[in-house]
Amino acid sequence: MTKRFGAVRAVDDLSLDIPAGQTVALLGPNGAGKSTGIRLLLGLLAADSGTVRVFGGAPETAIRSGRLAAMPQEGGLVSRTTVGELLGFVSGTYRAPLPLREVMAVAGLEELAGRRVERLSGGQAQRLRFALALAGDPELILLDEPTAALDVRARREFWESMRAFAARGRTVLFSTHYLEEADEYADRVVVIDRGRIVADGTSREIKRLVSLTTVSVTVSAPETAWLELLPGVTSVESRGERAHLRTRDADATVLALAEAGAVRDLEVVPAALEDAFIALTGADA
Ligand SMILES: Nc1ncnc2c1ncn2[C@@H]1O[C@H](COP(=O)(O)OP(=O)(O)OP(=O)(O)O)[C@@H](O)[C@H]1O
Repeated sequence: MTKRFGAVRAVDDLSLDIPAGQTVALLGPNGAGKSTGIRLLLGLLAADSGTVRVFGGAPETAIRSGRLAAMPQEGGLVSRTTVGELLGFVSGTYRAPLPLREVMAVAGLEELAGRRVERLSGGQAQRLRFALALAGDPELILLDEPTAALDVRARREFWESMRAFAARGRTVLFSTHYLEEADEYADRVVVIDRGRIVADGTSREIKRLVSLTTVSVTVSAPETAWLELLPGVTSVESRGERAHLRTRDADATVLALAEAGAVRDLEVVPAALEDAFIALTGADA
């Protein structure tokens, strides 16, 4: 599907199939098109071309039946009620809600049922928004940068809730520009940049795709030019006796080093997802 805003192609011929049960991270720098993509999936925006199907139908139908839910980034909470009252009210509007006790447990709100909404911390409020999205027992949930405003601890607690939900066999799509979040919490990482998918796979595959593994060895001879000729090696950096080889095929490089009898203090460090991300999008994340 494609969505333009004036001259900007916010989403550019993007095609994504999400099987049930997957946790997918939509990873991309600012302005990559993540929010636009999610709003298209929710039917909040109409695509200029292409179609969105959720469970074989229009997003509106999936939302009305409670099978699709989303969590707002902010707002959406009524004050002067308690957590329990608000959840109870929202739950009552669904035909087949998730039992309240389960909603509370998944979102980690058991201790806060009697707390007034306006007294919640940022992290607790975000877990309440998550709980509200869970109330109708959706099969698919869309989270647009759910942890954007949270500190490290609240972020971890939020992801624990998300995991508890995913563990019920549910499907989750979340957007983030936190590389570690995509790495740690998603089964699949879809990297988007300027509205297009630039990579799609497990975080392991994405790291391998840009193959930035570094193989380091101690070399006694000052001459290191031969290292550049080893299989897989793209560049060599020498610091004193230490040579750092960037390679797209660590296995082949290490094997060749071994054949040359040059394996001393061997160290193999795979690329961080951050490096992969920068290499893929050219973004300074
Ligand atoms: N309502 C709008 N009117 C005009 N341009 C828009 C509108 N919404 C988004 N855009 C533009 O579309 C592009 C994609 O924006 P989008 O918000 O989808 O990106 P994003 O990946 O969610 O970014 P962020 O991480 O900053 O939230 C950007 O260039 C943005 O300026």
